[in-house]
Amino acid sequence: MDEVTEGISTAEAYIESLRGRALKVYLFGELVADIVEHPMIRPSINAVAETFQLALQEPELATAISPFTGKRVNRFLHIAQKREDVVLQNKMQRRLGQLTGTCFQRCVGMDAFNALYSTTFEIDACYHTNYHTRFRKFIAYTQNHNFVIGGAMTDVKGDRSLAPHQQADPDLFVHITRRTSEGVYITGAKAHQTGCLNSHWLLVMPTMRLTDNDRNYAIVGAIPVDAKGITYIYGRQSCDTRSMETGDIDSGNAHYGGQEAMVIFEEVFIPNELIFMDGEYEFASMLVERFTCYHRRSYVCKSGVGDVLIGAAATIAEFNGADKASHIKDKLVEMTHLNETIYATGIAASYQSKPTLSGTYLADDMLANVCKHHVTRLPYEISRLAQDLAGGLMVTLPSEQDFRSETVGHLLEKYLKGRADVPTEHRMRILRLIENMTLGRNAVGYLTESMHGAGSPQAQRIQIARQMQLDFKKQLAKELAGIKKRQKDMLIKEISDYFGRVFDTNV
Ligand SMILES: Cc1cc2nc3c(=O)[nH]c(=O)nc-3n(C[C@H](O)[C@H](O)[C@H](O)COP(=O)(O)OP(=O)(O)OC[C@H]3O[C@@H](n4cnc5c(N)ncnc54)[C@H](O)[C@@H]3O)c2cc1C
Repeated sequence: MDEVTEGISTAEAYIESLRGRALKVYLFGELVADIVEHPMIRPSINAVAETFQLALQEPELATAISPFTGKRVNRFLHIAQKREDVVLQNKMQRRLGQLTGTCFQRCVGMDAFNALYSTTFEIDACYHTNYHTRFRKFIAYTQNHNFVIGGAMTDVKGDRSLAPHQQADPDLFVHITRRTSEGVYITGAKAHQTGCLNSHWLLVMPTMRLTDNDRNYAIVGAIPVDAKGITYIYGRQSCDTRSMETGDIDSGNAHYGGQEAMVIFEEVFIPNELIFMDGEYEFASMLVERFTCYHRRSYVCKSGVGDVLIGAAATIAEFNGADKASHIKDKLVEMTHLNETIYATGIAASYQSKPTLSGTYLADDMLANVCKHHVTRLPYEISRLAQDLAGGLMVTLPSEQDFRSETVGHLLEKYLKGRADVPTEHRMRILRLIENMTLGRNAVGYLTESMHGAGSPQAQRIQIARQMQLDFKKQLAKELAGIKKRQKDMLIKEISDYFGRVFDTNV
């Protein structure tokens, strides 16, 4: 890990930093020569570049002072020192959702950093290891360079009913295959990895609770994205090749997109100083739960994306001349209500943060899970309403090439007209944006990632069930129903766990 005097400071410098790396990336069965210039990949790079731009334009929102370097650093690399830091993560995420209309790919790394910070502290306290000191050094290094970190948690998992060590093929979960005095070698694959090619480092972590038999799967380490032995296979997104066509209307959101790839590790080396867990399997669940706690309320970003979709729905209603109708206004109110429900639960989870033993602040797990559970549903309903307002043309619209054609272009110009004072092309553009966000490329981020990212819906229900304190609630009911008297004093004393946080007067 080399030292630097100044890290990546602009969006342009970030894009430059992605050039000339020895990445092995496959797309359509072929090696990609240069990811930066690839028309299908570039929109995802532009989306990450916005996180650098925002840091310059709105430093209070998108940067923080690092306790490790004493310098102002990008908030995506900052460890939450206080409740306000957790809250400001959410505000930054909503803003970036508004600016890009897609997944800007840096939340996984930010949430992994924060979760690992407190977990390594607690492993060291238990085993007298030195993971936390190593990790702090790595954090300072990435902050100095202003690097992008990809969080690699989700294994391909094979048979979902079996633990890692029970799988027919041991490589279905990433694991240690070999050890030397300098470090370890890992093999396996991580699926759905957001922004991995647009990152500088990957943080590899276990995906689930582990047992004694899974010790070799309990590995956490940092790996440069261009490390020897890594192969990336690029994920397809609906309508992705539209960005390879001429013109910019049909892609809907020509400038920004998300990115996922499968990352395959074949005997990839991690040196000792970059290993942050090795065999302490009982801490895997702490890491996963803390990561998902941060990450499930990070889905507040979807309220920023929702702002764009609500704007697009209101605009098409205007362009169609339907905006004065009461049901249209009501549908926009409903979309806003749903969107703000996502924001409200996410920001509440952040405001109800509590310090961990390491001092870093952790969001409220109950509210974070409630936020993410809303996110698995509400963007689908918001999308349904947007499609309602858009009309059928959003899926039957002819191509930009036809619109530009000398033979039929004038016919489309005439017959695709909505309100007389609105150019036909504007109407086409807004319809394509709605298509992009609800069926096309950015529906990956707005819909299916909302469903599965940070865990599928059932994972949230399990966490909610664990924390719902039903016995306490039954006691409340029994007291008022007169079944069990004189419980009041005891009930007040029993306020703990989630309700301990709810009624904490230290706010
Ligand atoms: C767009 C996108 C971006 C993502 N980005 C990242 C990323 O950057 N980093 C990362 O680490 N991960 C990422 N993920 C992965 C995400 O965390 C997983 O998709 C999620 O954990 C679900 O895993 P899965 O996709 O393998 O689905 P599965 O685990 O196959 O789930 C499918 C269904 O089966 C059910 N199921 C699964 N296992 C069991 C079981 N044992 N018993 C009963 N039911 C079960 C689930 O509840 C669900 O209903 C991303 C996912 C998406 C879609």
